[in-house]
Amino acid sequence: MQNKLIVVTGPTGSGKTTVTEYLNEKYGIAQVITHTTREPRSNEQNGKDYYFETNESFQNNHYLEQVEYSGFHYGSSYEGLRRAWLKSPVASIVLDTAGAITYANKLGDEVAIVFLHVTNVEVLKHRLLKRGDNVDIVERRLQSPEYKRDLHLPKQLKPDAIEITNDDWKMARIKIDNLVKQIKNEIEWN
Ligand SMILES: Nc1ncnc2c1ncn2[C@@H]1O[C@H](COP(=O)(O)OP(=O)(O)OP(=O)(O)O)[C@@H](O)[C@H]1O
Ligand SMILES: Nc1nc2c(ncn2[C@@H]2O[C@H](COP(=O)(O)O)[C@@H](O)[C@H]2O)c(=O)[nH]1
Repeated sequence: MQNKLIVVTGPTGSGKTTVTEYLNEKYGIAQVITHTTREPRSNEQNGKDYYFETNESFQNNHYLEQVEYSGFHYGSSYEGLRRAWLKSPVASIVLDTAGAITYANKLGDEVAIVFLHVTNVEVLKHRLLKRGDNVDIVERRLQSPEYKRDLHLPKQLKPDAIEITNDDWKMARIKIDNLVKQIKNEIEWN
């Protein structure tokens, strides 16, 4: 049996984490935990949502890729991917679009790219505030070049990415279920 990695990308607030949590709860698809230097949100736990790092400790890992997003470091390690694949042959990871391009280039057919977006981008800010994000941090994020870049599917990912509009979770979930069905057939995983 092959391994597969579902890379979930798209703008902040589009529902990437929601998708990976759903994949984990419904299908037992393990999540790759990545590293960041940003502060944890009130409901986030170290080692579950992220490995929360200082600027110094961030340097101690072996990254498959790393980026800067709205002033903080984020990185995903080879070890994290291996750990997830040991738990289940299909794993998922949440990445910005720069990271998604790196994974597509490095892992080729082993990845399935999902690009989430919404019809009205104003919705994203409301979702972040409703999630409980700090107002100043949200404003800073919405002004960042990374936010603006991630609103659009990069041309490098266009041929292979599955675009899902997440205006309505029930509709988006149907598309996610179809993708899992397709992957199960492809790698003969039940
Ligand atoms: N279809 C939807 N309708 C309404 N709210 C949604 C929908 N999908 C996700 N949400 C909510 O929007 C908020 C942002 O979702 P989530 O944290 O999954 O986004 P994200 O893309 O991972 O964001 P970030 O990149 O900032 O981490 C969450 O509170 C989530 O419950
Ligand atoms: N390229 C990478 N992007 C990552 C990684 N971990 C998370 N992310 C993305 O960063 C932004 C901000 O995340 P947040 O949790 O602070 O809202 C978001 O787009 C994530 O998808 C990573 O290791 N590499």
